[in-house]
Amino acid sequence: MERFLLQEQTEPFITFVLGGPGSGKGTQCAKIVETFGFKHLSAGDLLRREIASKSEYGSMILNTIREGKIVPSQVTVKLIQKEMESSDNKKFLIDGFPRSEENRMAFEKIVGTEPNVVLFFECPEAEMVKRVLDRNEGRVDDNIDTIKKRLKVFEELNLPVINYYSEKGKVFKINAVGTVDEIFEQVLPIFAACEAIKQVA
Ligand SMILES: Nc1ncnc2c1ncn2[C@@H]1O[C@H](COP(=O)(O)OP(=O)(O)OP(=O)(O)O)[C@@H](O)[C@H]1O
Ligand SMILES: Nc1ccn([C@@H]2O[C@H](COP(=O)(O)O)[C@@H](O)[C@H]2O)c(=O)n1
Repeated sequence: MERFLLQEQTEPFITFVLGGPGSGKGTQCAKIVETFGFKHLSAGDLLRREIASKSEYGSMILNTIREGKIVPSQVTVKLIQKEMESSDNKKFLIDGFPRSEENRMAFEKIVGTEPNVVLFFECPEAEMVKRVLDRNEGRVDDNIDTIKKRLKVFEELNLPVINYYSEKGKVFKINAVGTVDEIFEQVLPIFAACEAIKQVA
């Protein structure tokens, strides 16, 4: 018992990974996981998993994704929270979240914490459109009509979140044009220089 009482409590280390559709968030997350051992939680993947498992929210989520809109925050935050609570790894890369101020406030209220770091992959629209159309993974939202809607939602709802965290000095802006390795070279020093992540299990 005493052994547990004496153990140091460490807070999770949370990184939000933001950027427009096709800006390369998921690709860079895979490299961050490989190098720094984070647990990767993609909000989009968690929502697609709900659709595949035919959960009570499955059809609502599918319709929302088809329209390029944002799923109600309560649903997405609960999925993220469940994954965080069941993970032994407390270094989280939360990819594609928060997508709106409503998402951000729901996370802060339900999970009760803020991110340590926010990565923002900045990419020109034409490049994002090209990457999404070339992705070829059979996603219901990788078509030109839905991409236009997703880009609009990104500008109107996601940029305010980036501005909010910029004002708090938490945002690292990354030029997302170039090869995957060139982009990762900008990401690497952010975590390599971060002492806090070395304290977290
Ligand atoms: N630097 C790059 N140059 C060219 N293509 C890239 C680059 N990075 C990723 N891609 C490709 O672009 C597509 C989109 O990348 P990725 O899925 O990582 O983006 P994303 O930001 O996670 O997208 P979404 O938000 O739509 O899920 C993929 O097919 C990926 O292989
Ligand atoms: N916080 C979020 C994240 C995603 N969505 C919905 O999923 C779609 C795909 O997301 P990707 O990150 O995989 O591109 C997205 O367009 C939204 O419809 C969401 O609602 N909330």
